[in-house]
Amino acid sequence: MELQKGFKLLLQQYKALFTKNLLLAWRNKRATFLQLFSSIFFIFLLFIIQKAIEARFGSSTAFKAVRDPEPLIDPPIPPCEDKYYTKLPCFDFVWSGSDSARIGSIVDQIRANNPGRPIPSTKVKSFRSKNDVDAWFVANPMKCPGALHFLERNATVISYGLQTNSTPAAKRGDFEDPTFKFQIPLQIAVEREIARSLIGDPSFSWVVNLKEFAHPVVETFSSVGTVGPSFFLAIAMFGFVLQISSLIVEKELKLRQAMSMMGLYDTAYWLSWLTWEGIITLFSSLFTVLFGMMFQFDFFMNNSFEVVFLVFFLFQLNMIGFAFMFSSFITKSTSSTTVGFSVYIVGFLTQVVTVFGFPYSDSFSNTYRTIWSFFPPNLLAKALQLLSDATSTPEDPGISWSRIGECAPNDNDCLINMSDIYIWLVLTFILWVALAIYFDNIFPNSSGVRKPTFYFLNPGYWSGKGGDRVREGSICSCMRSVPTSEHTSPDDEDVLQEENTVKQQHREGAVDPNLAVQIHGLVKIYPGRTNLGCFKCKRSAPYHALKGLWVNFPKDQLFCLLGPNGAGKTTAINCLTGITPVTEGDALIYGHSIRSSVGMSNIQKMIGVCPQFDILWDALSGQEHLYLFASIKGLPPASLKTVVQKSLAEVRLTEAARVRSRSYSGGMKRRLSVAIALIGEPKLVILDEPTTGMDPITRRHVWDIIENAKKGRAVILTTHSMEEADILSDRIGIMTKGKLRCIGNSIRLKSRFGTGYIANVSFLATNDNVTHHEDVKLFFKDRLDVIPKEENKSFLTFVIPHHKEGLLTNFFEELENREEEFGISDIQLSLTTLEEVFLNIAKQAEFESAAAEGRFTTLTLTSGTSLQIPVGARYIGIPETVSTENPHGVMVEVYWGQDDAGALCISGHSNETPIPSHVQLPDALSSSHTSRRTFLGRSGPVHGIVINPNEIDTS
Ligand SMILES: Nc1ncnc2c1ncn2[C@@H]1O[C@H](COP(=O)(O)OP(=O)(O)OP(=O)(O)O)[C@@H](O)[C@H]1O
Repeated sequence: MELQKGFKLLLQQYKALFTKNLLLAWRNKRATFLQLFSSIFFIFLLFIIQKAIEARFGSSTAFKAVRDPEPLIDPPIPPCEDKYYTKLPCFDFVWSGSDSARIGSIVDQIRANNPGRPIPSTKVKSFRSKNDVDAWFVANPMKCPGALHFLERNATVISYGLQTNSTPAAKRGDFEDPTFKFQIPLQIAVEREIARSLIGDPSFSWVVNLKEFAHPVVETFSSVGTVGPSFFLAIAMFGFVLQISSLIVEKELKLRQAMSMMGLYDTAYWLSWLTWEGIITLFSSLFTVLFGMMFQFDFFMNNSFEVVFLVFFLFQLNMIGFAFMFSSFITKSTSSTTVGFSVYIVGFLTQVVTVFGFPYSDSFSNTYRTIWSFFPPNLLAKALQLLSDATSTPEDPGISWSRIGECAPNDNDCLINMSDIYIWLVLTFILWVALAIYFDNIFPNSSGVRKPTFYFLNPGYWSGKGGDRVREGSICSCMRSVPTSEHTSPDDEDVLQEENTVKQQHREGAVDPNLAVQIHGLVKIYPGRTNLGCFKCKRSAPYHALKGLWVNFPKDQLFCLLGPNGAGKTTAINCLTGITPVTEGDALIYGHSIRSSVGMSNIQKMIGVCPQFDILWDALSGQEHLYLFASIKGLPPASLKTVVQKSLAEVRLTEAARVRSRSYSGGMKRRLSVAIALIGEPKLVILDEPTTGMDPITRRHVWDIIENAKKGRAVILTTHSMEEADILSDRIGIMTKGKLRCIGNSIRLKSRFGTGYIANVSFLATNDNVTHHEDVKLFFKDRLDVIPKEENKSFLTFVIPHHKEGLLTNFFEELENREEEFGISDIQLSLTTLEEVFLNIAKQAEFESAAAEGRFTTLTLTSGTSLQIPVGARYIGIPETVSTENPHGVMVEVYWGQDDAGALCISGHSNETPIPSHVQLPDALSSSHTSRRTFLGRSGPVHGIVINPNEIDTS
């Protein structure tokens, strides 16, 4: 099938990813709903705040248009209790100048002639001087609204002064203006009574009417301009947090890596998220403006629709770009809420500062303004301030599209206008997206792999012709050279032969057309992790996961890679699929090198990978997964439906095709992963433990699928099921500790590394309870020197070692002849199992590594004596045991097993036996002096004497 390439493939991947984003958003309805409609909640809150503030200043005319002002006719001095926030008992007014009798009578007249309410003398307090009044005010705050100070200069001149608290106050929706309420009535009263006293006419008419100007609304409170920035920032934070968490989840669950392995273009990935978020942001901003208009805010009604809409759209889009950039710094999706909250708090504080005028005024330098404008919430705060200033009174026309480049009439500094804000928002959005892509490349991905810091300076990156080799470790890891690899010649003849064949082909540059994969000395060393702590750079030791693999995988064959946990199987696979960079060596997959980026992009088109752990979106169904991966792979659109249906049928998921993978059982998920690996007819299929967690019926079914998949392609399989390896593989390689230990087909491995043959002898059922078990046992003991490994009433099982192979033909001929005599119904002879081969190889590797590392353990003898012996040593001579009967001393044979982690441990030891006389004892035994001293003195651990097993076995 011809796969799509170039721009067509990019477009196809983009469409598939866009559909995936749409489906994920549709399935996560609650989050999408919040992203789209959270604005109604916040705008409703703004509406309530606006109404509350308007109600609070409801009695002030400053907040209302007054066209025909009401006159205030001869206002009386009000009782002090009417003053807001008064402490009782209180005084209507206090006065100074009590030394003068004339002043005293003027004050009496003021009290008596107060319009509508004569003031009792108890509500007025007199003092001699101004200073006395001030002292009283200090000692008695909030006890009086005003003070009068009189001075009788001569018979015709009386001066007076007036003191009031001029702070306007509001209480329970009423507004108190002290000038009109206290100052002017007091002033009118005092002037009236002074005039009457001077002209000597107590009934002289003195009426003053007051009237404020007719005016429009002179003061307004805009909830949008003041608290709006933090509310609209909160709306944008929904998108911000959701976007960060979507990107991180795809990284964390290695979904992005799985898509990259299938040949995903990064451009398609970023574009799909950008356009999807762009659409969501567009609708969210549109709803914000519509809801604002619905609540009849002047801000939304008087400014042009397109001007306001563009502010919200560009700001929210900018925050999405900001989220893209932040996602590169975060590795856990659970941190996205914390990051969102932190950004919100910082944004809230900087917005408050912006609303108070920093730094968009002449008193601050341009540098401050430039730095400040990089943080999107600040631009939003400034934009909202400009727009709300432009609609501060209902008469203001607001900002129209044609005036976005102009400054507001009262903006004397005019340092930033709406069009500047739009430009800032667009440019910083581009910057965030560019930085997001850059950081995404240079920070380690989920496999710890990254590009070099200046990868974009390499022309190969732009031309797509290689050169951008990836690196490992964090960007600021302490520099240390990678240790050299430790490659030793293999001990096994088959592995050596394979290695020599591959090396020769490599030397000759021969490309065998029958080979799918040629691995040339693959070495992988994981660099140690770097931790910065306490002014020190701590680095864990590097780990040699692969120590030089040389192996060929022919076409049309299934190669099974076996090995205990941590052997390096997944590492080998990750190197082949490009997930992990190789340290040394190379591999050619159908002639393409995994070390070149061009080679890797070709390889990705021809491989299918079933990773060790299922990499699936919980919210997508099996069918959707297959559509997505088939599109990423580049299958022609016309064939997608048929291929997907066929794949689903192959893995028996047709009925569950539309069910979300969240509801799949473990086995169903594995089957879906296998189907994804096989989609698009890849030439090399890599299956990392594909049948883990499957029941025996499903496993057998998957075996059938794998068996069919072998035709026409190479398959690399890793598994811990020996049965699976035995049934499916054409060749098996067993790895331990990063090295290939043996290679060959199942029969060869069993015959070379198994303990020998297994003979199963079944007996006829008898009525007389006479069995011939003992006769048969005797026969086996006599001829082959073996005893049964297992036995019961109806059969006996013997393990016959390899070295008895020469005796077997005659032995079984004779046994068959005597079948009737022994009551035998059936004799079966088979090789030992692959599991046994595996265990032997794993144990051998443990012996080797223990010897290489020089590890010691304690052997406690039956006598209670403890000896330090090297791990893996078989025969141990016991110090201090030389006697006349045992002139060479005594020894024990140590039996080794493996613990749960596979490490060697002592499982027992033989009885003490004399050391044969021909055994060359090491110097240690002859220097019994040293041993004796330590042994008797118990001053340190006593070391057993290691005896060469060859000397014992040949005896
Ligand atoms: N990113 C890494 N950094 C450091 N060490 C690693 C890393 N990945 C794997 N290793 C180590 O490399 C060794 C080989 O791991 P690998 O996953 O290849 O083993 P495996 O044979 O696939 O094991 P299993 O059967 O358990 O899957 C292990 O000891 C592992 O701890």
